[in-house]
Amino acid sequence: MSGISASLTPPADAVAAVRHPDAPAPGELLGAHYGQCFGCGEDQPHGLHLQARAGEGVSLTAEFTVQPAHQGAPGLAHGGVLATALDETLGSLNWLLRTIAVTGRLETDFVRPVPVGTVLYLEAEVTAVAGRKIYSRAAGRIGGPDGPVAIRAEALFIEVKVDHFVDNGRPQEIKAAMSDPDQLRRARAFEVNP
Ligand SMILES: CCCCCCCCCCCC(=O)SCCNC(=O)CCNC(=O)[C@H](O)C(C)(C)COP(=O)(O)OP(=O)(O)OC[C@H]1O[C@@H](n2cnc3c(N)ncnc32)[C@H](O)[C@@H]1OP(=O)(O)O
Repeated sequence: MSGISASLTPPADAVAAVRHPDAPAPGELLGAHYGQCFGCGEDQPHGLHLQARAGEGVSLTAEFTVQPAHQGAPGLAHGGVLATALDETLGSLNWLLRTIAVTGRLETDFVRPVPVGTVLYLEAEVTAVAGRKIYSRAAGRIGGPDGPVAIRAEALFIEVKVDHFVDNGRPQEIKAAMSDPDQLRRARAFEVNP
């Protein structure tokens, strides 16, 4: 049985999420939001290299292949790695809203074990928005869109300003990111009403 906590239930005044007019078209790859990101970064050798693709409305799909470095038990994916895949997938939804947001709460159900070598196919959608709070859910299936569900999550993301990262990140990485034209381009893609 899945018991979702009260803070993941949208309040009565929550509204439907609105896809940003400049969001990538359905089917388009979103690309990494930061090259060194453990979830999606193409320059992060230890990461998941998860790739997300825009869906209809405020939804998306994503894939990642479980590598030997992602093991917990022999031959099986570590639960924390699977939670990371859900977190990254859910976080990517904010790209479609053009909103910068961080995970406040993430509740995960682990439904079946995920062997190394599995292509995990994830689907996610924003279910509601209330002020700075973005409610979303995701599921991960083994092998493809028709595979059995292995993991599920519900989450609450909180909108933040870009200063959240500048003020809290280690200075050397912030400095490097701010002097990288590719990173600035990615950050600008998130900016709404700058
Ligand atoms: C450049 C592009 C890069 C883009 C980069 C994108 C990176 C994505 C990476 C993947 C996603 C991640 O892993 S992000 C990394 C993991 N997450 C984090 O590090 C976040 C750490 N936490 C924080 O910094 C903070 O707690 C915040 C920002 C989440 C919230 O602090 P705050 O801004 O002061 O907000 P606060 O007033 O407390 O709360 C606002 C509302 O949200 C609710 N709320 C806040 N936290 C929670 C919570 N944990 N559970 C339930 N509800 C919560 C409050 O009750 C309140 O509701 P009400 O009173 O209004 O009703």
